[in-house]
Amino acid sequence: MMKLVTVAEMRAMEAEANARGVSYETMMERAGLGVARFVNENLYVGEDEKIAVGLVGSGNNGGDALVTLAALARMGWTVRAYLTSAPDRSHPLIKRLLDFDAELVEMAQDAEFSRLDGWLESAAVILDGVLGTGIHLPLRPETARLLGHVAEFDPPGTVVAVDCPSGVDCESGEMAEETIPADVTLCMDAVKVGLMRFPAYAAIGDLQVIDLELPEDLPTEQGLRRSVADYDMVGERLPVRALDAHKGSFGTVMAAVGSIPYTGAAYLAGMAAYRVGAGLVRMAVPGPLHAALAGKFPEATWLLLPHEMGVIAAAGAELLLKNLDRVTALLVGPGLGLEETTGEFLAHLLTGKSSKTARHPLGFGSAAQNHETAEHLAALPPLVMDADGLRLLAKMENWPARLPEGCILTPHAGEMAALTGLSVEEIQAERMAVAEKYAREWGQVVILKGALTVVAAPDGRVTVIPIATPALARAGTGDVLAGAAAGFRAQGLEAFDAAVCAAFIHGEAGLAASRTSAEASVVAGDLLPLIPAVMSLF
Ligand SMILES: NC(=O)C1=CN([C@@H]2O[C@H](COP(=O)(O)OP(=O)(O)OC[C@H]3O[C@@H](n4cnc5c(N)ncnc54)[C@H](O)[C@@H]3O)[C@@H](O)[C@H]2O)[C@@H](O)CC1
Ligand SMILES: [K+]
Repeated sequence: MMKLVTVAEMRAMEAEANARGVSYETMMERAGLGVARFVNENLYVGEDEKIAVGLVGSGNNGGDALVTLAALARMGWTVRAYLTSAPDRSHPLIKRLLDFDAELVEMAQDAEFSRLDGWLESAAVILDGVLGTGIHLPLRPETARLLGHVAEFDPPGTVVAVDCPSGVDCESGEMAEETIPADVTLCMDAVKVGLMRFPAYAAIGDLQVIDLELPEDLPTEQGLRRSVADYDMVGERLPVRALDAHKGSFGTVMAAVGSIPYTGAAYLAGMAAYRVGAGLVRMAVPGPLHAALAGKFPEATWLLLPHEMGVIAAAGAELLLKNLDRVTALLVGPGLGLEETTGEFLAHLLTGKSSKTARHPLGFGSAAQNHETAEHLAALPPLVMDADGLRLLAKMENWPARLPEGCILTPHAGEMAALTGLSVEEIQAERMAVAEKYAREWGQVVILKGALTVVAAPDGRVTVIPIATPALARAGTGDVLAGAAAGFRAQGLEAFDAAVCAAFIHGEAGLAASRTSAEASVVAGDLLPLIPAVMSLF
């Protein structure tokens, strides 16, 4: 798991660490050494190709780059420093480099960038250490000229951004157009929030965190609730599969899904639940879907619900409620459609009463009725609500009070808009904050889908899935995600963990699909056989 912090939180942690005896100098030494180790161990180059060029700014980000260069020199690299301001030859970091016979060039002495171009041509690694968290956009003209030149030169070596690509605002995610796109960004101690926003995200390349070994009990660190998901974080949360397991060990998903217009959604969701390890998937679908899907999906069992014109009808709720005995997660939503009768089905499912018998099916009832409803809700299996299920829910008066605890809601920005009344633009501008706020307010886990999916829990935990690929921007991928979330929930994971595992594995499957075929050709069904491939990497 990678910590995700605001710039102010990072500064506070550094100040607290400094007060606890880990000086700023020590932090910079650890930062630079960490970058050098990463480069030396992970970027494979021949002995005679070990040449690193550092672009060095005048602040602490540049300091990190100078420490890195000296450490690489000690590891046998030829190192060259290109400085944005005149080097102070008495500065300990500069002296250290000169002791290694490093070449130093100051930008002002290289008017046409001719020295720099020669260096860039031969460098295996380019360290981007011009600007870090201390930036205030817009860039100064001379800095913009340097960065823009290197970006346009597009050097053949690996571009390693120190803490962040220079030109990125680590808080807002804004980015100067001259920013050099990185192949890898090595964040000091924690990922800064701006890097998990667009446009900055597009420039960071692979993401790694350098451990500055700060004391673990720093007050600011104790309060951190945000993170970026990675294989370690997900691997620690995946269900354990005992050797003597039987199908009951991995739970049962009941999937109330599908309609004739959205037959495939039912299959995609149900199969995804199996692919992430659910023991049994029961498909509660409008009757006609059985004929269409049974041959394609022999692993499922079927509960045929009454339907009206191919959509689940209100009367389906009673039948579904009678069949929830061993169900350990209930998925509601993919492909349901928005017909009134399906809305009544959902209301009956959540209240235990049909609209014919309930006096206030969608509004407030008496205290006794409310008590009954609360008991009914508490008896429902853990719920995953997706897609049309969310849109139908949004139409119900006071809907947040109508859900049991421990639900996972999986809206994309449009569905989130229907649930919150915010505009899609407002949601997209503040995805993390919006998911965080409403997860708390509703008391449910929210997966805000989209590029850089955000998972938020009512207790304030927020995890960003650091994946954005057009391969996932296709019809049906959301059904796969919802099915995966239900599959993990059914295996007993708590709602937040199930949501993080599902969103991460779904995203990685999307990346895997776009590696093996043209991105434009990836369809949702392609994700299903790739889930096992991704799961095998843990
Ligand atoms: N604070 C600390 O003790 C630590 C900081 N670390 C590093 O220090 C960085 C932050 O250092 P600083 O706070 O010195 O800031 P930076 O090094 O990010 O930037 C400050 C420099 O950028 C210049 N600058 C600011 N805005 C500019 C603009 N629009 N155009 C051109 N130049 C501009 C300033 O004049 C100053 O020289 C982090 O990103 C990280 O790399 C690490 O060494 C770990 C410890
Ligand atoms: K940088």
